[in-house]
Amino acid sequence: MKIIPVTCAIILQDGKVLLAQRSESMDLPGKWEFPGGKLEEGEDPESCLIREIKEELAIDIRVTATLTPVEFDYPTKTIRLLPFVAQWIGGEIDLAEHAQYGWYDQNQLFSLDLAPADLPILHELTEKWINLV
Ligand SMILES: Nc1nc2c([nH]c(=O)n2[C@H]2C[C@H](O)[C@@H](COP(=O)(O)OP(=O)(O)OP(=O)(O)O)O2)c(=O)[nH]1
Repeated sequence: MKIIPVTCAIILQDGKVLLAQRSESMDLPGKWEFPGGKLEEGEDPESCLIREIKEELAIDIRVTATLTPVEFDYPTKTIRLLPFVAQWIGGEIDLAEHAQYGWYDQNQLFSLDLAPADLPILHELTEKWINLV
């Protein structure tokens, strides 16, 4: 099966990370995730992420680090999730697709109902939290 590359943004600010909840009209409705989206043909991952965050949250970000990609098999597809740590550099958050978003500290993260592909990213993020936040 084809592996679908998906970028996602770990946006950090004031010791917290932004997570967004997928809406009923999206895949994995109700699941929380790091916002982002699928790579388009010929697009590099960082440009994809900047585009997706602008489309979905209406803000500008700057990438500051990368974390380890995660491959995950869903029943109907396999994705390769490419995580980037990022800074919010401009604009105001205005959700285009997600149901809601929030800022969470290290202790609150694991209480969310996350997309399962994001769990390894969450573990890596909490391990490296002190250095990244
Ligand atoms: N954006 C994002 N998608 C994730 C995460 N974790 C996870 O399993 N996914 C899944 C959900 C979707 O099946 C797929 C990404 O699709 P998407 O719907 O966000 O991408 P897109 O905006 O380009 O979608 P579309 O053009 O097909 O509507 O990856 C995550 O942290 N962020």
